Amino acid sequence: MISRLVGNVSQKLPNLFHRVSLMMKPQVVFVLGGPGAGKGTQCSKIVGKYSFTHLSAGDLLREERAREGSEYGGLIDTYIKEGKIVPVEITISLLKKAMEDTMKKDEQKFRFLIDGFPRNEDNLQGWKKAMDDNADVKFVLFFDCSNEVCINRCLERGKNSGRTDDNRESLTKRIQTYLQSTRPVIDLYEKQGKVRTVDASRSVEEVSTCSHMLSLLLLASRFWFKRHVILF
Ligand SMILES: Nc1ccn([C@@H]2O[C@H](COP(=O)(O)OP(=O)(O)OP(=O)(O)O)[C@@H](O)[C@H]2O)c(=O)n1
Ligand SMILES: Nc1nc2c(ncn2[C@@H]2O[C@H](COP(=O)(O)OP(=O)(O)O)[C@@H](O)[C@H]2O)c(=O)[nH]1
Ligand SMILES: [Mg+2]
Repeated sequence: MISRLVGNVSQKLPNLFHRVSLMMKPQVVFVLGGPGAGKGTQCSKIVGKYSFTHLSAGDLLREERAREGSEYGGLIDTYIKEGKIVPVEITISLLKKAMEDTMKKDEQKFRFLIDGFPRNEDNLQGWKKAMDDNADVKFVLFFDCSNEVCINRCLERGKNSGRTDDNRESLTKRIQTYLQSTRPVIDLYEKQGKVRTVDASRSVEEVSTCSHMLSLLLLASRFWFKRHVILF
């Protein structure tokens, strides 16, 4: 009787193991701040030091706009020029795909800096719906500086960036969008105790060596991990 039972279980075990898979759960830092606050610049520096993958929502949208045959290219172009926030269904599908592609290539790349997201309530709700169960948001890295500094940096960047929105007209709208739509998202995370603020008005070097920021990221890159159990 017992040997029959053991026989049955052992026959089923390989099948069971075949159907259970362990996967690292994506660990996310959202990077927010005004246009030109230095999100992209500082993320590139962080990636060089710690084990994070940098995903910029704006870059992903610009790539999608440029992709031949994209059904959303025209819509994205209009939103970017107007400094408005693209509907989240588009942005989240690009982010999700980029995260999945990264982790498929290398399972150890499960720590992400997501720059320029969530930018408004729609972004936030879209993330909750699609990603809340699939990823952990550890904290929000907030690059804080005045609107005047932001505008001047973007105008300076606009001399070489070739970006369609680094001009005074688009910038006025982007600052407005930032104040009206993004600040409330940051305030919401602040209430949850999840915002880590960095003074972004200093030089690139000073910001990138800010010990407060570096210790947060060092901790994050060494100690965060969690495994998902996936049943097929
Ligand atoms: N979640 C996001 C992020 C970006 N964008 C669009 O992409 C533009 C550029 O975003 P980004 O590359 O993040 O610009 P930055 O100069 O880095 O910063 P910002 O507004 O903060 O412009 C935004 O104005 C917006 O039109 C969007 O719709 N939704
Ligand atoms: N003084 C200073 N300038 C910065 C800093 N980070 C970026 N910049 C400059 O500001 C411009 C905008 O930076 P970017 O990283 O594109 O900002 P983002 O719009 O927040 O992604 C760039 O031209 C940078 O040279 C910083 O920490 N200090
Ligand atoms: Mg940027």
